[in-house]
This record gives sequence, structure tokens and C-alpha cells, in this order.
Amino acid sequence: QPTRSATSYHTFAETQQEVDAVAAAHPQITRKFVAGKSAQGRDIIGLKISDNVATDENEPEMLVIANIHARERLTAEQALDYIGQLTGGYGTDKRITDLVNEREIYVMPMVNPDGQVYDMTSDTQPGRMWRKNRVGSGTDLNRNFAYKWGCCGGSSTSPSSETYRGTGPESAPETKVIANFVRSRVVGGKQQLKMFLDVHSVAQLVLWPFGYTMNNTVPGSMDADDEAAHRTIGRELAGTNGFTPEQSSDLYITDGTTDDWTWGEYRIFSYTFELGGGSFYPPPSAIDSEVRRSREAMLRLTAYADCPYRAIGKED
Ligand SMILES: NS(=O)(=O)N[C@@H](Cc1ccccc1)C(=O)O
Ligand SMILES: [Ca+2]
Ligand SMILES: [Ca+2]
Ligand SMILES: [Ca+2]
Ligand SMILES: [Zn+2]
Repeated sequence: QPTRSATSYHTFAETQQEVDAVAAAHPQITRKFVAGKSAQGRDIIGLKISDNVATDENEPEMLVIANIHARERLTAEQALDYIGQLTGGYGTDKRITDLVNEREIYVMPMVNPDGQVYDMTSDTQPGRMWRKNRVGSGTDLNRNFAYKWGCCGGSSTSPSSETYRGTGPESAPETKVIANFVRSRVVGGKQQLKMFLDVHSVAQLVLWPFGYTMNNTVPGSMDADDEAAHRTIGRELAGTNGFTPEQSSDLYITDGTTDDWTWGEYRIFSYTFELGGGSFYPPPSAIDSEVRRSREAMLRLTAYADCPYRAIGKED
């Protein structure tokens, strides 16, 4: 369990401390890493969770990122809760123990630290309502990834816009850090990551690619089985937390998003959660109940990582 109950939001420093504390308490199954630096020089940290954690084993790999949008404060708590579930349950809860033994799970709880610090350290409480990174008037990191970047009217060319796509794919340092981590998981020419989750708030949704097109299937990049497996798993997850499952573009067209890139570029099964809580800043007293809602969904996603097509009765 987290070293302290989440009755207040973790600052950037407290998030680092929490990850350090978990890594110190569970040296056999966790290892902290620094994926890179933000524009203002803050560490973008991650935690690897697996048995024989110092060895890169041939086990399905999963990446969870959170708080890419600075004001979406509950998302870092969800990521820290996931870390707490996996480490706290190891050795006692069979299901969790098996998952940790048979997967390599990477969690990056605060991938936009400059934005998070700016949003959180302000006299305007509870936050500045800041979304983007902190270079110039800010790039929307979830429009800055390279797959179909700026293709389809799903982002803005205006730097002042909340969905500003940046000057080019991966123009933002934080995007480059996340993308470089995913690229680093290509081992022997094969992408080791099999499952990706990007945690957002606040619409209570379970989303899957693509966002750049209204088409459910795209020959060569989202075939019928790919779509059916994403949809089936998405609906199953939503059945556990009461969120609405749909393809990203059912809501609005986006381009340059994390999950269009992880699936489009690498065929990593990819999801975006939009958590609940009623606002970007649910009262701290609501953190625990809100993160509990999606615990089951995150564990099921972890379970599917070895063979997502199992959801539609098909082997990989
Ligand atoms: N967190 S959010 O409200 O910004 N939504 C995210 C994720 C998202 C992407 C596509 C459709 C719905 C939601 C975004 O980047 O727009
Ligand atoms: Ca392992
Ligand atoms: Ca591995
Ligand atoms: Ca193992
Ligand atoms: Zn968001």
C-alpha cells in the first residue's frame, strides 16, 4: 500500500519520495529509473516492477504513464495506487503475485513535471487549470507524438491553444523522453511492450485508438481482429469501473496522441483512461474512492498483456 494514504495530492517532490520509498521497501521486485529530463530539468521518473527486476526477462512488458496533462491531478494518484497494489499485494495476493512474476511493468506517474509543479504551486487554489508543458505558451504533449502528427484537424497550430501540437513531432522534450523510453524497449528488433495505458481525467471513459480517424478499422494498421480485441477488452474494463468504453475518435478527432503512436508505430495494445472525480481537482477526501474504482480495470489490463487477442478467442 502507498506509504501514506492518499488523503492529499502528491507534489512532484512527494511523488519522487513515494517512488524512492517503494523501491527501497521492495528491492527484489522494483527498480526506480529516470527516463529523462523535462524542459526545466526535472527528472521524469519511472518504476520497473517485476520478479528478478534487475534482469531483462522474456516476459510481456507493459507501460503506464500518467499526468501528461498537468491539471489532471488524480491521474498521478491512480498510478501511485497501481504501484501500491502491485508491491503491497506481492507475496500475499496470488493474482497480483502472478502478475508481477509474469510481467515487466513500467509505471511513469508524472510525465509532465514542469506543468504539474506550475499547476500545483499557485496561490490560486486548487490549481491553475494548466494542461500543457512549460515551454513558451506550452505544447499539448498529447498532440505532439509522431504518428499522423497534425494530420487531421485533431490539434492546433496556434501556440496559445490548449491543444497546440508543437513545432513538429516530438518537439517537446517530455514527448521525446517518453518516446525514447518506448523505443528503448525494442530488443533484438522486437518491441517488448505489449500493453500501454495513458491515464487522464475527468470524463469517465475507457478509450482505444485510433483518434485520428473516425474509421474503426484501417487496412494495415488496425485490422478487424485488432479493433475487436481493443473493443472487447475496453468494454470489459469499463464494466468494472462504470466508465464509458469507446474509440477515441467517437468523441472527437485527435492527432499526435500517445496511444495512436504506441499502437500505430509499434502495435502495442493501447488505452487511455479518463478517470472520474467530477473535476480536475476532486476533494482530497475523494482520492481513495476514485482510484479504487479503476483498480480492477488496471489489473485486468495487466493480465491481458501476454495475449490481448485472448479476449476474442484468438492466439497472438
Ligand atoms: N484529458 S482530456 O480531456 O484532455 N482528453 C484527452 C484524451 C482524449 C483523446 C481523444 C478523445 C477523448 C479524450 C485529450 O488529449 O483530449
Ligand atoms: Ca521478471
Ligand atoms: Ca523484457
Ligand atoms: Ca518471472
Ligand atoms: Zn488529459
